[in-house]
Amino acid sequence: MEIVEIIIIGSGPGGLAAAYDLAAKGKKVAVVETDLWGGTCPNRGCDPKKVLYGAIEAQDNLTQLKHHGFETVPAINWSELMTFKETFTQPVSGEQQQGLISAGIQTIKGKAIFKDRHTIIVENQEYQADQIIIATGQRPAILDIPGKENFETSTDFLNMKELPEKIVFVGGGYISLELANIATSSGSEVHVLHHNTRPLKGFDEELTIALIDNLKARGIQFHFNESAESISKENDHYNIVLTSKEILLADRVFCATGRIPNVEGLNLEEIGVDFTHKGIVVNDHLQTTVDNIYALGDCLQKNTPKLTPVSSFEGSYLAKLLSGTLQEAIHYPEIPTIIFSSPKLAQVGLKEGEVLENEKYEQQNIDLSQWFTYKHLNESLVKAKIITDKDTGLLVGATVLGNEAEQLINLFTLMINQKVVSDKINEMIMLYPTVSSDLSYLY
Ligand SMILES: Cc1cc2nc3c(=O)[nH]c(=O)nc-3n(C[C@H](O)[C@H](O)[C@H](O)COP(=O)(O)OP(=O)(O)OC[C@H]3O[C@@H](n4cnc5c(N)ncnc54)[C@H](O)[C@@H]3O)c2cc1C
Ligand SMILES: NC(=O)c1ccc[n+]([C@@H]2O[C@H](COP(=O)([O-])OP(=O)(O)OC[C@H]3O[C@@H](n4cnc5c(N)ncnc54)[C@H](O)[C@@H]3O)[C@@H](O)[C@H]2O)c1
Repeated sequence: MEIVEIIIIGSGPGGLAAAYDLAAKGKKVAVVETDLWGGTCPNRGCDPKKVLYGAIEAQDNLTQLKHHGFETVPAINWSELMTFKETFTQPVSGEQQQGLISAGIQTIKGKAIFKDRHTIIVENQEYQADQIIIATGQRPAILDIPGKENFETSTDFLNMKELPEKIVFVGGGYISLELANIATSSGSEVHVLHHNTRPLKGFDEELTIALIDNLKARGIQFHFNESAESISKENDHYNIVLTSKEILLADRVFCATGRIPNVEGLNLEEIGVDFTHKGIVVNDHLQTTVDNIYALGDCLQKNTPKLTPVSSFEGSYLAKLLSGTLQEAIHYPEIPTIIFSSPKLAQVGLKEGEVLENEKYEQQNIDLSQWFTYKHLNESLVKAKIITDKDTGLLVGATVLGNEAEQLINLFTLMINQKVVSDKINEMIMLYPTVSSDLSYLY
């Protein structure tokens, strides 16, 4: 039996944030990982996706400037792009494990199973700790339909050696729209099936429709009120029967209908940790129903967005709580979110549907396409909705559709969280001409 102060199950961004911060505070920590060190984000999520997306962004910029300085737009070379992506993903697991070891954190390889509230078993070896943090993340949900074994997931997409001629994505959420855009821009024929008429339902409806229209113009074929009823393999392709009984033929079919928490197989029911199909139940201190066991990140039942910076935030919070430097309940700042497609759609704080009836707020709808920042790159689809509290003048929410949406929304996030009033913006001198210097035109 090995004994440490704190065991963390899962080495994703959440688990690692907790591990490093706790070790820095002098705690004896061990991290258990059953798969790749570093978890979803750097191995099969945000980072490889952003490497592929970087090429699409470059191509988009050139497409906008076709006949304005560029005669042609180069095609994406998928295998070269994948080789480039692998220079990022291949070293991740080894480097992440080495980083933990160098920080004095014990690394344990294998699947953790609880024996009791202080003991886990990994590969027949028992480990004991005063406190245990569950940070096991999520995995893709697979629709339970005939032929479901033919489904692939985002992980398979991000490892595709060759670009298929024809691809079907089931689901119209973050993953589907980001990967469908990468595939269509790289030359595939892409179909997206969505079971109602409102994809990206957490985002502003009007700007989502503008995004979908743009993605349609780029070649993605959307099938609304449709899902996959069955999939069968025939020779070198798949037949996908849709809800309407239409049959689509494709070389690969990806299920992107959401993700489910990794909670089964931990023996949680035996030790009294409550969970549902949505994840582990925690209180406002991220404490489970067993008082020495905590949980964080994607595996939580909570309604917080399932994003890398949210998991890391919760990891850092738990490190402060468990090292005694903080006792308060967790308090989240406004959390921004983004779809990395063409163009980007990002938002923070309140959005249109939440303020329409409320006299307290006013909303500006702005077409930014004629602003120099966008016009000099010949970018034609740039829109923003900005919501302000009438009494205080404080920004309370914003949605932006455009190539610079990430920069603008990050600035807005800072302004909302720090309660920056418009006068303060005009007291600053920013680099010109940039997205940041545009802020003074908004006020
Ligand atoms: C395709 C894709 C793109 C994404 N893009 C973005 C993005 O652009 N921006 C963003 O913010 N977020 C993005 N996300 C979400 C982001 O990856 C997750 O929110 C983040 O990784 C969650 O971190 P986590 O630590 O909670 O869990 P994870 O990163 O999932 O880590 C959990 C770890 O626990 C391990 N584990 C599970 N069970 C056990 C066990 N019993 N024993 C030991 N180890 C176990 C797993 O192997 C895994 O390594 C994306 C996700 C996907 C799939
Ligand atoms: N840029 C980012 O930050 C980013 C990128 C990718 C993933 N993520 C994270 O990963 C999570 C999972 O992404 P996701 O795209 O798998 O889930 P999601 O919940 O965003 O989207 C799934 C979509 O599939 C639809 N759907 C469900 N069942 C269906 C069916 N039977 N047929 C057709 N459509 C169906 C849902 O209505 C939903 O719109 C996200 O919620 C997010 O937290 C974040």
